Amino acid sequence: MAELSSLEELWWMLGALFFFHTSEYVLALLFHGRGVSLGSFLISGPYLVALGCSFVEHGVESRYAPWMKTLSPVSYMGLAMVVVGEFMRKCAVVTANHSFTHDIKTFHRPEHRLVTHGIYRFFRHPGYLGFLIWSVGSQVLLCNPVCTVGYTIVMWRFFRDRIPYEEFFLVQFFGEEYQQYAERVPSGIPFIQ
Ligand SMILES: C[S@@+](CC[C@H](N)C(=O)[O-])C[C@H]1O[C@@H](n2cnc3c(N)ncnc32)[C@H](O)[C@@H]1O
Repeated sequence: MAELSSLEELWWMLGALFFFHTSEYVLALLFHGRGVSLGSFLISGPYLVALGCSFVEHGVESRYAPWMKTLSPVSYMGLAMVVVGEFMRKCAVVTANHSFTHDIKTFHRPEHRLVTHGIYRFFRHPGYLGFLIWSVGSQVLLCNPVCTVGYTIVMWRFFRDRIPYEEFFLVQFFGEEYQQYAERVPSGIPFIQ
């Protein structure tokens, strides 16, 4: 297997970022039409800060500890995580179709149906699980130990707070049917019921 240089890791990262954000927006346009906002690129202030940290870490370590950036098996593992996470995320978006919105809906729209088939048979939050694997994988790809740990903690805490909020409304919309679904299918995010 060819060795990945620190520059090649960066190029892979930029490619992964471009594909992820563009495809999120394009799929939102496809399923929800022209009313979709630029927010569907999923680029926020805190996200840019996190991204900045990862590039700073990569730059500093490339400069002062270049050996850390030539761990090709680690980079390839990160790349595999990025591909798996992306695939899982897009499976969720396509399966949930009109029911998948980037914001959490607090009112029941007529086209919003409960989705329990496809990848939702295995996880209640496959889109979040895919995003978690993708984002942590991006840091493994860059061989960034600090950001790998940081991203894992920040993302996990984000989903720990977001999932109960989202599910509160899903129970309002779908009642008993959602409760039974939640009892038999795990969230998908480790240590979150
Ligand atoms: C960003 S999407 C995330 C969906 C899901 N949490 C996931 O990780 O795949 C958020 C929207 O999906 C809706 N949603 C989440 N799970 C759903 C399900 N099983 N069926 C229908 N809609 C769902 C929520 O009501 C919310 O408006």
